[in-house]
Amino acid sequence: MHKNVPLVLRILSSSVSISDKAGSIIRDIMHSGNLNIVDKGFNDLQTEADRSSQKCIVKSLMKQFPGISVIGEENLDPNYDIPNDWLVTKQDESVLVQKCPEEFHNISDEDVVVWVDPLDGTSEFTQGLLDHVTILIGLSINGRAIGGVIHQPFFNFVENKLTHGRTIWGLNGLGAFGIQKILPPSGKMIVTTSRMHSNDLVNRTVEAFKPDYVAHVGGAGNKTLYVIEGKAHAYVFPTRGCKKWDTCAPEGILHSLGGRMTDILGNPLTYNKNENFTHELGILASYSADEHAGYCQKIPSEVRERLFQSAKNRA
Ligand SMILES: O=P(O)(O)O[C@H]1[C@H](O)[C@@H](O)[C@H](OP(=O)(O)O)[C@@H](O)[C@H]1O
Ligand SMILES: [Mg+2]
Ligand SMILES: [Mg+2]
Ligand SMILES: [Mg+2]
Repeated sequence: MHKNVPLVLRILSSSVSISDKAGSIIRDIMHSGNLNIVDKGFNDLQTEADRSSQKCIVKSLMKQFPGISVIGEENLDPNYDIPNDWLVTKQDESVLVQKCPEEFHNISDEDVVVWVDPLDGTSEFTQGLLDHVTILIGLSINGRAIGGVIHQPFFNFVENKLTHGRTIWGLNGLGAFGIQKILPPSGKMIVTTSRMHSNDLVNRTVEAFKPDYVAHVGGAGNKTLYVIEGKAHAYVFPTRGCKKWDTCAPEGILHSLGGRMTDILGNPLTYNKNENFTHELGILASYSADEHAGYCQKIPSEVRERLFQSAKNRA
């Protein structure tokens, strides 16, 4: 089906449909109240919603694209079954009809790694901060994020009212769909950063931006949406913690909208499956690629030094 459509568009088209189903699974589990929370260690929670969403996403992608690599955040026993209606085979026509950029015409299965964060913002989800929650399905080609899907299961959520959330997707060279880019207010500096993991390094770095306002919110996907929708000029996270599944889809979509995401020092993030999944040198995302270099210069030298040192000690 749709075999003449380039692989990249077929994967994105399936991911849009799959994320919608995963979002309804997350809402159902939230309504059931049975989160069955597991602490993976160091206050790193996992709920039934994380696990079920990942099962739906990974099984559906592997069914349709058995030759690609799919890496999910949650470490699940591979021999799980899922209800029939969790296996999504539908593709979103609005994606299939798009004109695929030339550079992605001849991509083969081996070039592709899909990075899945089945529920980003788990801590916030358990605390009822539902608008921080996103599902992230990131598409990387030969180690580079090129696009993906961000689904917000609780977008415009009203208790006991039917909601389908919001699905955003993007592809470098084509643009992004389901969201309007909004520029942040000129003459001000708004920074978004961690809600949960503040420390001296984070605070000193954020202060170096001389912000008029700091938005402390959860979710790597959610913070990237803050940048895209003009609620922040930059997303600044100068410490390790984010993983490839946290950033692949946000980076792919942000880049498709003229923004930029790198590590805190301005180096490109990479997405090869055989390398460290953690971004040891933090995250810096800007609403405009033109502003990005200037934001990198704001990082205090002692913060750079400490980051380098800690990454080297772990290597
Ligand atoms: O998918 P989860 O585990 O909710 O993803 C986490 C990130 O791994 C973590 O880095 C983020 O921390 P900050 O809030 O400090 O940026 C967290 O919000 C979630 O995105
Ligand atoms: Mg997690
Ligand atoms: Mg995450
Ligand atoms: Mg997660």
